[in-house]
Amino acid sequence: MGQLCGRNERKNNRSPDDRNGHKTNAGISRFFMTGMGSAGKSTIIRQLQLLCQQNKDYKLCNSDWSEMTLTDIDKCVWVNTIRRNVLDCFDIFAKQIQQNNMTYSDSDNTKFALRIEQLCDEENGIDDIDIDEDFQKSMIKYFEDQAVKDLLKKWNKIDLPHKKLFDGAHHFLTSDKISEVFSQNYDPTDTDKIHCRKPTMKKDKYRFILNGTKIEIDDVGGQKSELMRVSDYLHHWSFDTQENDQNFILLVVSMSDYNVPHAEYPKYTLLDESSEYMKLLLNNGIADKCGLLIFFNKKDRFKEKLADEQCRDDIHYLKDYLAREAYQDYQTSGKFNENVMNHAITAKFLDKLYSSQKVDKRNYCR
Ligand SMILES: Nc1nc2c(ncn2[C@@H]2O[C@H](COP(=O)(O)OP(=O)(O)OP(=O)(O)O)[C@@H](O)[C@H]2O)c(=O)[nH]1
Ligand SMILES: [Mg+2]
Repeated sequence: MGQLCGRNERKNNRSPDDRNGHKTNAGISRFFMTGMGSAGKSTIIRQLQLLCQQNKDYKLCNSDWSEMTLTDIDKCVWVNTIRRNVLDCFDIFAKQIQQNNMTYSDSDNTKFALRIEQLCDEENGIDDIDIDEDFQKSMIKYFEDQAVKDLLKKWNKIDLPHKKLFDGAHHFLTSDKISEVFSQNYDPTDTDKIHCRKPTMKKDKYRFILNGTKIEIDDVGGQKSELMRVSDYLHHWSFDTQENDQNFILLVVSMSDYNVPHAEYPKYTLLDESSEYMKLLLNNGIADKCGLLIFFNKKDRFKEKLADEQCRDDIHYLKDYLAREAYQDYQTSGKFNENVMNHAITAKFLDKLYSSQKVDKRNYCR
C-alpha cells in the first residue's frame, strides 16, 4: 500500500478527541476517490470490504446505513476476469519477446505465442477459447520457456507503449497458480480478487462504518474514457452533500509510475500525468470546498524498482526532488534511504500544489 499526504480544509481540521465528541450528530465523511487508471482505488475498497469481515468495529453498509453482507459479483465473472488478466500478461510477453528479438526454445511455444496474440487482439477472442487440459498444458509449457524466464528477469523493464503489466500480476505468475486459474474447478480466493485487475466503469458508491464513523466512498474509474466524465461526477457528488457532511477528494497515486514513460509524451512519466491531473482537478470550483487527501499507493512496487539495478538510471525522473548527495549515492551504489525516496515523490505533488496556489499553511504531509 502506501502513505498519505493531505491538504486540510479549515472546517475539517479537528482533533481525534473532537471527532469522538461529535459522533452522535456528526455527518458523513464523504470521499470522492479518483486518480489515474490502475492506481489501486478499487483495491482499497476490496481491502476495506475484507476488513469488514474480520473486524467487528468495521461494517459494510447499505444506502440506509444498515449493515449488509458482501454480495459478491458472480464467481464466473471473477474467473473470466482473472483468466483474462493472465492471458493479457502472456500477450505482453509474446509482444515484448518479439520486440526484443528473443527466440523461444521450443517451436510449439512460438506457435502458442501467435495464438495468444491473435486471441487477445480479437474483441471476444478470449471468450471463444476452449479451456481444456491441452490449453492448460500449453500455457505452462509457454510460461516455462527460457525466453519467458529471461524476460521475467527484466520484469520492471517490460515496456510496451499501450499495454502495461498490472501490478498484481506477480501473484498469478507461477506455474502452480496458472494451472489453478485454468483448471475446471477454479474458485478465486479473496487474495486472488485483491490482486486481480478489473477496471472500474463509471463510478461505484460504497458505505462503511469504521469505529463508529460513517464513511462514504465514490470509487471513480480512472481509464481515459472515464476521466473525461470526472467533472460531471464531481458536480453530482457535491450536489448530494447534506448538512454536517465533510467532503474530501481522495487522490490515489501509484508511486510505481515514477519511471513509466507516458505513451504519447515519453519525456514525461505516468507520475507526471497524475500530478497534472491533480492540478486540473483542483481548478474545479468544487474542489475549493473539499479537503484533499493524497494516498501514495504501491509503495512496495516503488521500493522493488528502486532496488532493481536495471531501473537505476530512471532516478533522473526524480532528480529535481532529491538532494544532490542522495541522488549521486543512489546512482553510483544503488543504496537509498526509503523515506528520502518517498519524500521525493510527495515533493513532486506538493510542488504542483504550491505552484497552483492550492495550498494553505495548514497542510500536513505524512
Ligand atoms: N503491488 C501492488 N499492487 C497493487 C497495489 N494496489 C493495487 N495494486 C494492483 O494494481 C492493479 C490495479 O488496481 P485497481 O484497484 O484495479 O486500480 P484502479 O485505480 O481501481 O483502476 P481503475 O478502476 O481503472 O481506475 C490490481 O492488479 C491491484 O492488485 C499495491 O499497493 N501494490
Ligand atoms: Mg477501479
